[in-house]
Amino acid sequence: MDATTRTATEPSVEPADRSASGDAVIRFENVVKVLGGRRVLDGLNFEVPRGETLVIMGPSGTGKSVTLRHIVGLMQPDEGRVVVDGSDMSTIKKKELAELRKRTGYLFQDGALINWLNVGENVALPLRENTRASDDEIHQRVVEKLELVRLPDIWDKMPGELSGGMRKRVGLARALVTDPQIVLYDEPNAGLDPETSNTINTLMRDLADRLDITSVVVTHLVSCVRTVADRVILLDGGGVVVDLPKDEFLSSDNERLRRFLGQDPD
Ligand SMILES: Nc1ncnc2c1ncn2[C@@H]1O[C@H](COP(=O)(O)OP(=O)(O)OP(=O)(O)O)[C@@H](O)[C@H]1O
Repeated sequence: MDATTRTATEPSVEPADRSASGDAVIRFENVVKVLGGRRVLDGLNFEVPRGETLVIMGPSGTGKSVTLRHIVGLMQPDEGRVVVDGSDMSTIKKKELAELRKRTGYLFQDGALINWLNVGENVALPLRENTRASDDEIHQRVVEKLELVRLPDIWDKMPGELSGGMRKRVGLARALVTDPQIVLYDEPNAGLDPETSNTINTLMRDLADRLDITSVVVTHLVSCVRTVADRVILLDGGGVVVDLPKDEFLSSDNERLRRFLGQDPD
């Protein structure tokens, strides 16, 4: 089968609104980001429609985490635009950004738990920082999210007492505690044994299906792609070299993609 590859989509000339490009929740338009004197992102174009789970793969150092950071406004493009839920991330107002962050969950590679706060307080953090929810409401929502990741009754445990898989699931509960519409996962399987890794993948798929979340997942693992992806892009050289629905991505005979997947330890 011939691989369909896309190196770029046409940059939109429309203003940043939800109707500019179908129902894309996240849109990168010719994004350039220079870091350490290198054009890490060099004209990056892609979009994620509402409700879709996009997986980003690519060699180490190719800018996958940098891409995620642009989606939450932790980094700004040097050129081009990143549009999230209708807002241009370079010109977004502080208040609007705070609102957008409430609607966005971010699972960091290591779960990024705060060691001196117990599990319950770790999960509660985004509610305490970004909302005016009452203590009762916070308690209820934390309990609900810990049940969702199948870790009930561990509110009082400290992060140091948890296994890597549990830490990751607590990180996931925290990423979901504000009921976000967009969830970003940076290497959700890193450091996990295959069984725990599969549990996390199934959970991610389940959440995407049940809660109609728009997700972006950075992973090196084909097993993660198989379970969670709707569509996959391969990043290399600062841009998208392959952009395909999951099944076509996995069966593609694109030479660059075969070389990349051939090296995958999964
Ligand atoms: N804040 C920063 N300052 C300078 N350089 C940075 C910064 N953040 C990232 N970089 C560089 O940008 C490049 C891309 O980093 P990034 O973390 O996005 O890679 P990645 O594709 O996620 O890699 P991996 O698969 O190894 O996690 C790397 O060369 C990295 O050193």
